[in-house]
Amino acid sequence: MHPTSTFVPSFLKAITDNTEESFRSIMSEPSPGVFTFEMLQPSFCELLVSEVENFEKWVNEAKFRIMRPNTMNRYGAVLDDFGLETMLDKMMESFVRPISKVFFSEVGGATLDSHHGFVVEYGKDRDVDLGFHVDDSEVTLNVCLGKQFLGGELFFRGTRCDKHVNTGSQSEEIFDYTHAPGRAVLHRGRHRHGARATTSGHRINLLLWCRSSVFREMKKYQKEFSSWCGECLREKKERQRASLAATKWETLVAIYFLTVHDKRVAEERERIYDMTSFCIINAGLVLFMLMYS
Ligand SMILES: O=C(O)CCC(=O)C(=O)O
Ligand SMILES: [Fe+2]
Repeated sequence: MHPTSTFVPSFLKAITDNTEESFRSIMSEPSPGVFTFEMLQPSFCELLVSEVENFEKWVNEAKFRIMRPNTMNRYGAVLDDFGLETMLDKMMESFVRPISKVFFSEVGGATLDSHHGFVVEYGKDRDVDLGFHVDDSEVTLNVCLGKQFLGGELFFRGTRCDKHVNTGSQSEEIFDYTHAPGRAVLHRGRHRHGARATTSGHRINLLLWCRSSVFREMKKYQKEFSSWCGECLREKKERQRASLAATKWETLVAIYFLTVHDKRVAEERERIYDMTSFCIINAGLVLFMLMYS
């Protein structure tokens, strides 16, 4: 991989500067946790597409059966299987990991150490759409390679852990993204998504599912994931709200009892004062009468 012929200059500069500001300067985050930016040179996209077409031609002629990218796509190919593994490893290590370290550290973004790289293809005689799913990855890079097409939007519905994968979405989690050749989308693998029908033309996208063995090991010992699961976070906030409300009630009850108690003490004190002054006055009167009778 030759960086200057693979990546657009703005992307290369941001990677060289390697700061959050430099990444943010080339990216937009149209929905929380979904980052999009210009990434691949048009000539590199064409080269990769023609390589995939060559591979498919060879597979068809040789009547080979090849591994499809995942359980959902019937078309496309695993790039690692035809010599691109080293190139994709480099892409993950030097280009995806520095960005993920900044934006996805809570899901092992800094420790991505393996990948599954493939292309998906949609259009006539190919897949039409892709159902709602989560990826087997910590961070997913999805770059459109072309060619010309209509439709094929990615729809996102919030990030979820295993336990909450089928829960509903909050309105702020609903987001649609329209692919454009050369442009990348970077998101957590657990960010639920799917692709709408490619209604005409031919769409080819490069997918790099990046994984972190460290994160996967640590995850086994954790019970809640409020740092990245939208539903764990919602439940945590709800628990905090309920406990705050309970504390407020307890405080109010305490104040009430203290006030009533104080009032009773004051009343009792007043009664004793009254009695004492009554006795003193009466005793004085009796003494007076005795003295002058
Ligand atoms: O078609 C797309 O752009 C999405 C593909 C995808 O989500 C996947 O292969 O995991
Ligand atoms: Fe996916």
